[in-house]
Amino acid sequence: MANDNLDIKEFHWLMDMLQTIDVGLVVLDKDFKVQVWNNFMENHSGINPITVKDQVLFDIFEDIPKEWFRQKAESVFLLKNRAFITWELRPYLFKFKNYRPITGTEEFMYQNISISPLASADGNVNHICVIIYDVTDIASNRKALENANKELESLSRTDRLTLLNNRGYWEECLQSEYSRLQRYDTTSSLVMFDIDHFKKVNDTYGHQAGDEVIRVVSKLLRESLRKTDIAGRYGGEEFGIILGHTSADNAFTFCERLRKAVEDTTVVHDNVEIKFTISLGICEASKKLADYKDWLERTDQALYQCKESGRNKTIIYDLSSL
Ligand SMILES: Nc1nc2c(ncn2[C@@H]2O[C@H](COP(=O)(O)OP(=O)(O)OP(=O)(O)O)[C@@H](O)[C@H]2O)c(=O)[nH]1
Repeated sequence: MANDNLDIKEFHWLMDMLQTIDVGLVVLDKDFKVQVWNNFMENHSGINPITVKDQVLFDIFEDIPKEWFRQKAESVFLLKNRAFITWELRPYLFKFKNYRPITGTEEFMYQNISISPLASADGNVNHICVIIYDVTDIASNRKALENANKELESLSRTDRLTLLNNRGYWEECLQSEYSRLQRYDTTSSLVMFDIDHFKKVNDTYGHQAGDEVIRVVSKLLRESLRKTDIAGRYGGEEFGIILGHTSADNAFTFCERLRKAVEDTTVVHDNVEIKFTISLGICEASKKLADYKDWLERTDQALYQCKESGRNKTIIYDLSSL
């Protein structure tokens, strides 16, 4: 008798603990009808255990993807093994609002879920226990870290002054574009351009004014790019642009538009008006080129021809000479 009392008392303790534990506990039968719904579930869903008892889970929570959850649960019933669903796979099972003070920026509670078989005395599994862990803090920290890493990666590829790709990354892109062109029957054009007499800008107006000119040219360049174009700062005042799927003639139109936009621009620095121009060289990709460096070299030669013949112009490299 004394032992029986102890058993009943311990059973109540157990029930108390399950009710107040800081994880969600839900017991479902084979028809997905709710049998147990602890305090955690009541507090976060706003639905009390009496209302939910014997209701089919999917009727109360229409957001739960029925077939997907059914499949997961069926395997637990059948194989009598536990199943896990991490927040990375599916952010949540129950769409609960997030009230955590530290991770208040997250709208919903991220959840890890485990589904365990509950065997009856006869050994059959007619019920499953779904445990819901609130992992919003972990998910939020992980997401913040991932965002920081992405930011760092982008910073390591970006030139600070111009916000264009830096030389290292841009050259990598050029190399991949060149390899891509070897495999596919398509063409691309490479453009190299630089600011004319830039040394004079620096010498006359100062380095700060020179920087401002570089910034303005880069902005004009960024504004004229398509999504598939890849521009980079190659050197001090030299820039490179990979124009994917573009013939030399079309690249010429692009270059002339940019050249005129620069020509029409005035930079005002310390109340002084500064005018400047750019020269642009183009080389269309060709099987005659040895490698990506050769492509770069030929484009640079076209740019050099501009410099030789008066600047403020665009010249296409003559591939027929190869
Ligand atoms: N302000 C500023 N100047 C730079 C930067 N990088 C390189 N320069 C300067 O750019 C100038 C480039 O001069 P040059 O290579 O002689 O070319 P240029 O004067 O433009 O002459 P052409 O290209 O022949 O028209 C040098 O004076 C460099 O010091 C930079 O980031 N900011």
